[in-house]
Amino acid sequence: MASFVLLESSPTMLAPGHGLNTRVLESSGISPFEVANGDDVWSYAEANPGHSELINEAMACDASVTRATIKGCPEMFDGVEHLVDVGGVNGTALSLVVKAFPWIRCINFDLPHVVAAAPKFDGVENVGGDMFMSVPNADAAFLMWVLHDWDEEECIKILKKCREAILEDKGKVIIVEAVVEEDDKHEEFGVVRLMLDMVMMAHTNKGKERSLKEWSYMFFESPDLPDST
Ligand SMILES: C[S@@+](CC[C@H](N)C(=O)[O-])C[C@H]1O[C@@H](n2cnc3c(N)ncnc32)[C@H](O)[C@@H]1O
Repeated sequence: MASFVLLESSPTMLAPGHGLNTRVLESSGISPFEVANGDDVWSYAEANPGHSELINEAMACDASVTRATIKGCPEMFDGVEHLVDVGGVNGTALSLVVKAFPWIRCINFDLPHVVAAAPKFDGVENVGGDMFMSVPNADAAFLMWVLHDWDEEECIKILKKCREAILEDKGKVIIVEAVVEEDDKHEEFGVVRLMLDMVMMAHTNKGKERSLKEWSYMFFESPDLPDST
């Protein structure tokens, strides 16, 4: 958790909070992060290795979510022998998957500057690239806390690339994300989900946390989806 606190309390990440009002009032499409720091969050990280390291360490420290996913939904990995983690940062999540399911061969896929700084975990191959261009082939693609950084059109582009990458007959795309609801403030973790939504508002161009209705629309009804999705 310390890495997460260090990231979120850094001047780079705190400054966009002061621009939240313009994002809400104007809906300009440019993130408060870009207004405050002159570039979008991922390009800024590429140009500032110290900040990139802070992000990578903060992301790695949410390993408890990966552990909970493995423990709570082990059946998700049934039949999977080759898995690609899209936006997998430094491979920490996959190192836990390999520990739980040692027969799965894993690819940690992220931007080139991110995987260049990734450690080597047994059973995990690091591959750099752009998920909007292509995703390495595997039986299944894993996306955790990635789609919430993007708007619906961008999410669908990423999902189409995942679909192209996985096995035609038994491939799957495993998505781990928060699901917000309108009355979330009354639920135990509701406030946390709403807070995450504000973080997305401050740090990404059009990213957001989504309700079940919004996720369902994206997966099953959006006109941008290919017929077979
Ligand atoms: C919010 S982090 C998700 C981290 C990780 N999946 C987790 O749950 O801890 C999003 C990741 O997406 C990566 N990313 C952003 N744009 C990308 C792109 N075009 N292609 C591949 N990865 C990208 C970032 O570098 C970052 O590591």
